[in-house]
Amino acid sequence: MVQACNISKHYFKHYNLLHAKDGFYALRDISFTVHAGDHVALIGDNGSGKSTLLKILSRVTRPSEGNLRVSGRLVSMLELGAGFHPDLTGEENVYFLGGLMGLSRTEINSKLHEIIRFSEMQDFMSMKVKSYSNGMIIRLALGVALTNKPKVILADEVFSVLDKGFKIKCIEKIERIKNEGVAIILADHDFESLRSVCNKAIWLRKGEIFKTGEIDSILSEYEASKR
Ligand SMILES: Nc1ncnc2c1ncn2[C@@H]1O[C@H](COP(=O)(O)OP(=O)(O)OP(=O)(O)O)[C@@H](O)[C@H]1O
Repeated sequence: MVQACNISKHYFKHYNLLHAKDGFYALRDISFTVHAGDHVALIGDNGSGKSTLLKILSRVTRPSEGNLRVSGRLVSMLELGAGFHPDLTGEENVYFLGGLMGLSRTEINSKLHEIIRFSEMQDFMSMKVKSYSNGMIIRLALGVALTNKPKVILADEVFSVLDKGFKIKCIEKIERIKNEGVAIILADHDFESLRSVCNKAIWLRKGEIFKTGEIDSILSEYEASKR
């Protein structure tokens, strides 16, 4: 479902008028394959490159080097905002985001009620998204994403902003759609949630893959390295 080959991302720290200066690699030589049914946690310290990798996988940004292949309907929830337009209402954004995901208006019409019910946003759908809290944005984005039969789900730190009740509901929903062979890649510092959703982990360190393996052993090793 997702194949990354030798992906690197180079950034420049300073710019002057003509020259970019002081380059560094936010990611270096990243290769991995995620199959249908793999549920992968992306872990690592702040600044290790998790968000950059998710942005590349969802094609928000291009890699400086390397190739990427993603097959099937992809939904991504990156940073706060999750693809929403701040000046549109919640309901208008469901159509906007659904459209970006390749859904027709008729398909969205038929799902709208389910999305609103799942995200528990009944009272807020006519408000502009710019007045939503961080958790409300993620709830609605998850509602759109999880209700629309994605094949690949990418999410960056969604669990850390959700309250406990909604987090449990979300994990249960993901459990149900897992059986449909969806591939999941989640970057998060909430290890309890990662343990309940994921079966594999990729540990990034300073922009490189440091270790990959089964979720429990990688998270235990990471935690042990912090003691
Ligand atoms: N647009 C950008 N321009 C320059 N440097 C950037 C840019 N985006 C990210 N970086 C740098 O790339 C590195 C990796 O950042 P990234 O956000 O991917 O880390 P992360 O693992 O997601 O961190 P966190 O756990 O804090 O979310 C950092 O050094 C960051 O400063």
